Amino acid sequence: MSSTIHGLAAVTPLAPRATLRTRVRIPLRFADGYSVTVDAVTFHGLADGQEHVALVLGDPSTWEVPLVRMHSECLTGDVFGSTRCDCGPQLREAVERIADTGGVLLYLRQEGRGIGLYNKLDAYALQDTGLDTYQANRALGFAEDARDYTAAAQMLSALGIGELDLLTNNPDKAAQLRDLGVLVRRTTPTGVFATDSNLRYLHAKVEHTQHDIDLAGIAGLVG
Ligand SMILES: Nc1nc2c(ncn2[C@@H]2O[C@H](COP(=O)(O)OP(=O)(O)OP(=O)(O)O)[C@@H](O)[C@H]2O)c(=O)[nH]1
Ligand SMILES: [Zn+2]
Repeated sequence: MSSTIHGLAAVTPLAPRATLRTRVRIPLRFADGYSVTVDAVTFHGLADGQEHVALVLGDPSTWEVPLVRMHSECLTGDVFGSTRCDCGPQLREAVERIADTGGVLLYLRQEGRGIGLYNKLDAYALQDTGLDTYQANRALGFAEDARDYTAAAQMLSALGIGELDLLTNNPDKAAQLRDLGVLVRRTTPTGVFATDSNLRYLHAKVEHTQHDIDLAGIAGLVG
């Protein structure tokens, strides 16, 4: 396999070097019928040893600046359709938006903002007693957000992507990528996917971590 799939000289972010392992074509069909074919890419040498995967959408030779989403794994939202969070609709939206413009979705195995599935479910139980999502993490002895994007920077570098537009509402993602030497030209927010079940969670993200989510006028919805 060539050293990049983007056709550009690999950039050198401030992270150890990773290399491409396998690239394989996968046709996707979502529950609402939307279909698209992606190239799934795996890597050697990711810093945290996790099996992160990149989904390349479109033809890299035609991109100017690719649209990139770093999507943190959420089994409950991405797979089971939980409405306690906004992850499932964000994932679905991201795939289509990136397919429209060309770019990459990094599916990062950072379940529960990096604390893992069981701990996330413990945190949900605490939230059911009144804590918010960040207080619950702290009550369990974890950081409010345990995610580190070094492996993501390594993946981008291995793909030959040194400059990108980032699809996120989370300012920490852009800040961490920039600190790792990746040129984030601009961030663009995801849609707002509010339900009765996730409204408190979304408000906590806006108030506590300055997520760019426009909740004005959303008082309560049927989830
Ligand atoms: N610990 C914990 N993790 C959660 C909770 N709800 C969702 N998550 C995890 O949070 C991650 C998604 O983070 P979000 O905060 O929704 O999104 P973000 O990455 O900060 O920002 P965006 O790019 O704007 O979506 C996934 O790994 C989810 O499993 C929760 O209540 N507690
Ligand atoms: Zn989720």
